[in-house]
Amino acid sequence: MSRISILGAGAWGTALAAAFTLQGHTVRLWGRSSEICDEINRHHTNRAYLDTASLPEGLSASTDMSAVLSDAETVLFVSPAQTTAEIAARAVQSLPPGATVVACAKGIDNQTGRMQSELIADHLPGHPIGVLSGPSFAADVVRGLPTAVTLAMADLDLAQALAQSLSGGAVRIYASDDVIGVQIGGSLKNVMAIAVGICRGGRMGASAEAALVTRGYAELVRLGVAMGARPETLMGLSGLGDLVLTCSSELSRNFAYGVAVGSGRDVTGLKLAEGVHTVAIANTLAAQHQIVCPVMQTAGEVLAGRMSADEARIALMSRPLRVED
Ligand SMILES: NC(=O)C1=CN([C@@H]2O[C@H](COP(=O)(O)OP(=O)(O)OC[C@H]3O[C@@H](n4cnc5c(N)ncnc54)[C@H](O)[C@@H]3O)[C@@H](O)[C@H]2O)C=CC1
Ligand SMILES: O=C(CO)COP(=O)(O)O
Repeated sequence: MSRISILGAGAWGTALAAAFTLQGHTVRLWGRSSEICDEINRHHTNRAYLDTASLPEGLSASTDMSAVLSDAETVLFVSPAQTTAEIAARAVQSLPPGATVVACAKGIDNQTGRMQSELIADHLPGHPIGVLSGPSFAADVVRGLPTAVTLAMADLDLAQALAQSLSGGAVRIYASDDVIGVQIGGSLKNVMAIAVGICRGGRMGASAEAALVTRGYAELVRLGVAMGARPETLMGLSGLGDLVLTCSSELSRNFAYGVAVGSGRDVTGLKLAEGVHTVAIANTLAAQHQIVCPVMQTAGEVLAGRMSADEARIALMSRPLRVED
């Protein structure tokens, strides 16, 4: 059993902390809000993010990052993707030498185009770095429902050892050494889920949703491979697996965001939808790699307010006919 520190006391950080505590690890959770940390410590709930789900009593939370990190063997970064660089810069003072760092956010830095593992490596050189991704709703994990995800590290032996150590209870972790591939799937599926949500919100029909998932997946694979992912990784849990989950359930915040946009509802105050923050940089990267991504491109236009859902439907349906690939 190991000492695990988790940075980010939102839905996913808290759910992972609960699962690992129940497995017998010593888990410390860092959050910005003293109210939420108090609630976790005293009432064993985190109602703002996880409704009434009960958390194990052994889980402790604190706003003191250096105390949380002091003797950590494994540190999970679980704040929104656009805040990872800022949190890594803060963690540098307190991270114990040799601690393994695992990026759990799903998104591409929209200023630099860097992946989560690259942002962490920039700030915390010399630490072994992993990425954890795959189909996994926090609401499922915190309730102990079966979940399978992928942990990638450049060194497959290290990935296998960590996956073995963190698996247990209802969480099953597969190992991989495709660090880029595992992150591309998690980042781009959020954009596709928004696109499919827009389609649902615009009542365009189940056939259109299936077409968008499939053509969106083709884009995810083309761009992923151009950026260094292995195709088989994109067919796995962190690619196709997460795309299927996120594009088919209104429990997904990205999908729900798309539904709101497609049905003309106000999106103010909706929960975190990482695809909103990744879509523009993903389209920039696609252009740099000369990869044609009409679904992502059109989703970007709708989210930027330059196109309505109906105009997006017409634009996609009137593209020149071509061979399917
Ligand atoms: N919720 C889920 O089911 C899953 C989420 N993820 C990923 O995990 C990442 C985090 O997502 P959630 O925990 O669900 O989000 P959330 O919105 O539930 O929680 C985000 C947490 O980060 C904190 N935060 C926001 N800005 C911050 C900043 N500048 N500095 C420090 N903390 C900050 C918030 O206070 C909150 O505690 C996302 O990239 C998401 O895609 C991955 C798998 C499952
Ligand atoms: O990444 C997730 C499931 O694997 C969570 O999806 P949402 O962020 O869309 O809720």
